[in-house]
Amino acid sequence: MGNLNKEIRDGDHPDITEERLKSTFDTHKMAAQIYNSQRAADRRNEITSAVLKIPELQDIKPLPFLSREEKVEEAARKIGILSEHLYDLVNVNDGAELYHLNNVVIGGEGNPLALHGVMFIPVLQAQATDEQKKKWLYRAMKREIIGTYAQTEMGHGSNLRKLETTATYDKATEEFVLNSPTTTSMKWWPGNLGKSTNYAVVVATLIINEKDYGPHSFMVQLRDENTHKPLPNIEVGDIGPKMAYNATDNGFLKLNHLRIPRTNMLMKHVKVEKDGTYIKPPHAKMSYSAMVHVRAHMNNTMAYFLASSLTIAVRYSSIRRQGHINPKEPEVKVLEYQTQQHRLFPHIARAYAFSFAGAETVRLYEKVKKDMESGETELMADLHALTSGLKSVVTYLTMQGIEQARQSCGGHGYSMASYISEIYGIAIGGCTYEGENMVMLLQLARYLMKAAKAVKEGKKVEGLVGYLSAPDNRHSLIDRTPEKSYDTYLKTFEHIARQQIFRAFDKLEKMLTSGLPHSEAWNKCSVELTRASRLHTRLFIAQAFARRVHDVVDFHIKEALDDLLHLHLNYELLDVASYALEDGHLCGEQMNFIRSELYRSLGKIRPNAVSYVDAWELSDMELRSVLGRRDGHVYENLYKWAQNSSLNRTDVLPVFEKYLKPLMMSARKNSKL
Ligand SMILES: CCCCCCCCCCCCCCCC(=O)SCCNC(=O)CCNC(=O)[C@H](O)C(C)(C)COP(=O)(O)OP(=O)(O)OC[C@H]1O[C@@H](n2cnc3c(N)ncnc32)[C@H](O)[C@@H]1OP(=O)(O)O
Ligand SMILES: Cc1cc2nc3c(=O)[nH]c(=O)nc-3n(C[C@H](O)[C@H](O)[C@H](O)COP(=O)(O)OP(=O)(O)OC[C@H]3O[C@@H](n4cnc5c(N)ncnc54)[C@H](O)[C@@H]3O)c2cc1C
Repeated sequence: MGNLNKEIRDGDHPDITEERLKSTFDTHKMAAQIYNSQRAADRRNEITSAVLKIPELQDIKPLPFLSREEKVEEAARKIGILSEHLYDLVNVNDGAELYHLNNVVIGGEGNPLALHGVMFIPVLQAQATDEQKKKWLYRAMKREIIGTYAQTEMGHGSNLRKLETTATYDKATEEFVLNSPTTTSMKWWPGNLGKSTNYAVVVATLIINEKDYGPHSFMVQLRDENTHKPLPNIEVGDIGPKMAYNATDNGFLKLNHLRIPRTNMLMKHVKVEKDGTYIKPPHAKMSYSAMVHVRAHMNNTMAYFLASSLTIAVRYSSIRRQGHINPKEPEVKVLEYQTQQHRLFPHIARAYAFSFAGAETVRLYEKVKKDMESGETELMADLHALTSGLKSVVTYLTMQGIEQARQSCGGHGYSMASYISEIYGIAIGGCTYEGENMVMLLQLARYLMKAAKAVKEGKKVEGLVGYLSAPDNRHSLIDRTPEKSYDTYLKTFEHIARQQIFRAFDKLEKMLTSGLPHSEAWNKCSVELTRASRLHTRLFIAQAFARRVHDVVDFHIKEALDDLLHLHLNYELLDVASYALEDGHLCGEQMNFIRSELYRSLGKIRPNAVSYVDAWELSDMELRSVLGRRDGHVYENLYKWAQNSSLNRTDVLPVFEKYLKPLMMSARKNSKL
């Protein structure tokens, strides 16, 4: 049968092996929960093993030692080699396999095809006519052309309806004239636009006969397919270094009265006829599909980033010994400290929770995508609400968790040898891209306010907001019933979300009744509204976690997930408990119970801590972290890693002769005077 933890190998650091031997569950079976099937978990490992056998796909040196130019070149080099091996390594129609391959070979800092796969192809799939697909999509899938999604401008990202780039229809020539009239109208940020891509789907404000029809998508060729030189009337370049994600050439684009054929507007759902007649899409926001696509997948990406940092932090905490709990005994692993456990374990639970919530979201997304093919749009609002809330809450909590992981590694966490700072930099981009978090919380709030209104009018609401119509207990039943089901917790989360949604609703209504215009009242209520959105979303995450645990059949896996869920519910509830204390739904005694359950949970999780992170099955190659090494041999490798520093190439740097020596000489001379 072998060890339950599948990461055990001879020669590993004994402290980490000791942890793995304590596992109560099979880590590979747990991976099947995380990646949604045993087959998917197997495939990840197969892909990793195959990649390890191809020497050209290994990092030339640790990525933190590369300059920006070297990072861009290294990612492109690997993309080139990957293209040769792609069909042997993965099923190219399986997004999860492609994503894993990317993480192992290239990592999260980006590559020339990042936006091509994440947005360019999806936008063509969703919005191009069959004829347009023949022209661009199939070439894009074969990588004959490389594209991106160019929407955000220097002056506008959140407010799409005010994009300044115009696409004015010229009936006489049956062309659109694309123009960036101001500095602020330049496209600014699109990934890979700077240097890599030769095509882009450009989002511009459609103007026909001087009438503004709002944002629409247009296919634009940016560069010559052979020379890669920008085409006439196009200025394009890189926007410079960023906090992280620097292997990606986020770019700018200025279009100077560029003419493109009418048929370059993506017209699957919306049309502009030759004579300029505009034919509306079945749903006004169908053209936003590429954004919804990314938002729907971001939960899993964030879960992955969070799990990566926690794998590093928990493994390191199991070999790092410092201080004593019992002064008579040797120094303890820092993982023994309750503060360290409290710092890390709730985030492990969140990583699992985000992955389970992510799986449900992707299922809904796939359904809506299929519906849209046939013009059916009924569930689009639900999906938009769900993805808007999740994208915001999950990215924000991921940011918190990664930073805790970094701090939990002490000084070495701050070194790029931990790689946590890079993961952090990449992950927090998610708080901004695909819709700034506050803006997206306010989108969900619109949906919640509509539901609240319906309930107030005596109507029954269903689905994601069904709990607003359901009966509520005045007092939480936590610690008040003999039965220990999670329902009492979930009901308390429901109560908290419901109260806040109606609190925001009542405040808004009061202001509207007092005569304030809707937009002003909305702004004055917006902090309350975002709170409602967060609580609603955190309820959904907890529910998704509970649903998954409920469905698991394997006893040991269920038990281990149950422990994590218990920790999650108690930790999350403490985090938002003030809302329930305010109206007496929870009392001080129940708070004590929740706190003691939380501490009990930490103790229960402790023996499996390393196994919970090992179950993500993140290889050393993809983690790129000295602290997170599978074998636990951190210290000797930290020393080896530092040898890569270019500052160590000589004992004496030229700066000594140039600046430091004169400085010290002159100081010595002065002190002799
Ligand atoms: C395998 C893949 C892995 C992927 C994972 C990897 C990630 C790792 C790489 C990442 C790489 C970085 C990639 C970044 C790429 C960018 O960042 S691309 C640029 C993204 N930009 C944004 O997200 C902009 C955010 N802004 C917006 O989306 C829109 O302006 C807003 C905020 C939704 C507002 O739109 P609007 O047209 O002004 O609409 P608004 O008047 O607010 O609302 C009207 C109605 O439309 C509804 N509505 C709005 N949007 C929608 C919608 N989409 N659907 C349905 N209804 C909608 C509203 O709910 C509202 O409904 P009612 O309340 O009236 O019933
Ligand atoms: C790493 C990265 C990659 C990106 N990749 C791409 C890409 O490939 N293609 C692309 O087109 N774009 C891309 N972007 C751009 C990104 O989508 C936008 O930056 C994002 O949508 C936020 O818009 P903004 O910059 O206009 O923020 P702003 O809207 O200017 O935000 C500034 C502040 O204003 C607040 N605010 C704005 N509007 C409101 C409102 N209505 N109510 C309340 N508060 C408000 C925000 O909450 C925020 O606090 C990328 C960005 C990053 C960081």
